[in-house]
Amino acid sequence: MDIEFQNVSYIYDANTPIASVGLKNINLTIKQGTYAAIIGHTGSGKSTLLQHLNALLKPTTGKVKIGDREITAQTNNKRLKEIRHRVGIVFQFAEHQLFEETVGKDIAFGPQNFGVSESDSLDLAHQMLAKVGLSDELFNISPFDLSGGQMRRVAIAGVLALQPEVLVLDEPTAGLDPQSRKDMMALFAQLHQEQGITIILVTHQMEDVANFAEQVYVLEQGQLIRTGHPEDVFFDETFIQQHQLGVPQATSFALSLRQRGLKLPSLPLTEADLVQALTTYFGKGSVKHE
Ligand SMILES: Nc1ncnc2c1ncn2[C@@H]1O[C@H](COP(=O)(O)OP(=O)(O)OP(=O)(O)O)[C@@H](O)[C@H]1O
Repeated sequence: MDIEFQNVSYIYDANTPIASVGLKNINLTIKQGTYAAIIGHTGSGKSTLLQHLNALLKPTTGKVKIGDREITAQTNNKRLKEIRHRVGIVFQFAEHQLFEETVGKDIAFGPQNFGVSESDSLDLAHQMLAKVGLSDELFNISPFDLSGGQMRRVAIAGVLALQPEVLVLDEPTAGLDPQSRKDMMALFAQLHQEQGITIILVTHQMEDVANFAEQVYVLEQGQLIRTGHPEDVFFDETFIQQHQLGVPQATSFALSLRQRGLKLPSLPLTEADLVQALTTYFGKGSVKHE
């Protein structure tokens, strides 16, 4: 299922004295099966865009196409349930939304809400608990007795239990320790690779964009100012400087080396690329300084 925005604008508190622009004339397509990243400064419109991905917000003008469904300002709220099933959103600090007495019931809540029987949804909950890397021993305990990282995983399992085709992740690793961050990003990569799930990641972490995204969308003041492969975006130094965007550490490190006269053959995006570039360079035994 592809997602397409056609001339989408969104105004908060439209037609009131406090009206403010959330999105301005956005045109984009996210193809089925893509790992996409949405980046931009605070207030650039990432959360507003994200909420259009399953019709939590409807465009003030323009059209959002989600598969064969079209969402406009006129779309009736009653017919949106199917979209919410197909596009799962993991909100920032998703663990704040846990509420059931047990981990298992919390994960099973979504499917039951969409009409899956109690026993089938509990079966699904067991599977999803394993998928997010948690022991089945946690199934019957209160989610509030878990660590923060475990609670986050339970919340993600709850979204996965709906078996969405598109998984939208809003800063999914915020506040986690480095190892949990790494594990969680590996989990999303696995879902993407093994099940072909479309991933749409909203993030301030340029490393994650470099390591995982196939397509990056850059927002600024509600407008989409750039779309492309992470290399196209991060290696465009003029663009990066003009818009004061960060780049992945490996790219930044290589740019510093270049400034000091080390002529690397190509810029790296990831740590692995950097190691490769440096070993190729030094392997030749030709350390050239300008
Ligand atoms: N509920 C709201 N009411 C009024 N204006 C809002 C509301 N939410 C966001 N805005 C405005 O819309 C614009 C886009 O905000 P949005 O939250 O989408 O940005 P963001 O990129 O997600 O920021 P962050 O990185 O801080 O989450 C900003 O100017 C913001 O002030």
